[in-house]
Amino acid sequence: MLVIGLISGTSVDGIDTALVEISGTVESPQVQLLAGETYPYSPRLRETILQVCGGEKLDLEALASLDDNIAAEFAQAALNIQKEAPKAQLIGSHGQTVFHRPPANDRLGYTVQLGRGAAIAKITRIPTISNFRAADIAQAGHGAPLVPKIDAYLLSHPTKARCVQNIGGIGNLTYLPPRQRENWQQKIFGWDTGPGNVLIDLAVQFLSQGQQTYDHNGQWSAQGQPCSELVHKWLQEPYFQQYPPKSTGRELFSPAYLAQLREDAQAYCLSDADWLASLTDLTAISIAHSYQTFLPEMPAEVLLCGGGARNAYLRQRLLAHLGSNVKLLTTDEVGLNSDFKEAIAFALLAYWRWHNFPGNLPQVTGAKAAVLLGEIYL
Ligand SMILES: Nc1ncnc2c1ncn2[C@@H]1O[C@H](COP(=O)(O)OP(=O)(O)OP(=O)(O)O)[C@@H](O)[C@H]1O
Ligand SMILES: CC(=O)N[C@H]1[C@@H]2OC[C@@H](O2)[C@@H](O)[C@@H]1O[C@H](C)C(=O)O
Repeated sequence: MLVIGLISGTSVDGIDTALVEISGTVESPQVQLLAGETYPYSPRLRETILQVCGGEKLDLEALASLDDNIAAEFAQAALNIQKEAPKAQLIGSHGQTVFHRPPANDRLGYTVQLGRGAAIAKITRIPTISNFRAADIAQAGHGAPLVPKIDAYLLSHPTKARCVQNIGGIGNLTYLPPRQRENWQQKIFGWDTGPGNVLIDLAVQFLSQGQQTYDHNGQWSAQGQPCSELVHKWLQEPYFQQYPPKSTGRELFSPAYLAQLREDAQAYCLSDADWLASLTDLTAISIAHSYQTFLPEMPAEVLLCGGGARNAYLRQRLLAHLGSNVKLLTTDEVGLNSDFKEAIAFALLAYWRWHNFPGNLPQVTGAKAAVLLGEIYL
């Protein structure tokens, strides 16, 4: 089956689009990436989305327009990716997260992904599945991360324990025990580790007065020295200490949060590069701390994906904190494209929904049951 996966993540940089061929069976799928493209948002649309993510008030008329502008761009991405290729039979569209509230003791979570599937189906004339997180949230789950079940099917190893670490805007991990271990599927874990690139990106934009949006290959931060005292103070953030299941977003790791980290640094007389190195080190140590605190064992291999895998300084700090017993690779090195992994995941989640196969892992999201994910628009 030819399926298109679409997602714009928490970096809000554009629409990751994957055209994949899914063969095999529902419980043993084989996935081949035929084409992958990122279609950047226009600067104006990106700015509006970031303002909404930042809590800016929007009346319902403006919300409706934004929802349909995003849907139109997602539909166009789906049309573009198959210009040279045969027509896809199904689209799985994650949409654009603009709000995410994890569940609390006495209330369900709430999450909003814009770019309504009905409009994408109408424009493309291809059945579209969207709103993947809602059913898990209705089961008292976080609705995130959803990728761990995909990782289990595509990236688990017969004899080695692996972690898959996405470093997007937000970071998330999947822990995969060796497949030969008894009941290995029940021992899979996953959660959001905290900031991926979000704090680094916000800091680079602040320091460059909007001229740069990210620290290319980590070159700027590599010129500085992390301030260990500050990084350890920042690591006391309650989210890093919170026991999984857990999920987070730009609501917590926001421009206001970064402003506080800027203020904290004033007492240490750091250069811009030192502050950036400290934020990069915080990102790395928060990931490693998460492993060391919450996993049953350290993995033999960590497979990186997402744009942060290209940040050489971040990788170096991550390796330093994980320890030399852990081998750091990218998912590309084991055969899965690291830039389009999330888009591929939503193609496969759509395929599973189409075949009535549950997509969530309750032990990861905290949901009361495994459920079918996504709403189908024919
Ligand atoms: N060459 C590079 N050097 C350093 N950082 C990079 C590089 N390329 C991409 N990035 C970082 O990766 C980010 C984009 O990553 P990605 O597309 O994986 O995020 P996302 O999918 O939007 O987020 P999420 O996974 O949280 O939904 C950019 O904002 C930038 O910070
Ligand atoms: C609410 C939301 O959009 N969460 C994203 C975000 O980006 C990374 C991390 O936080 C992850 O939990 C999730 O996305 C991936 C695709 C997931 O659900 O697995």
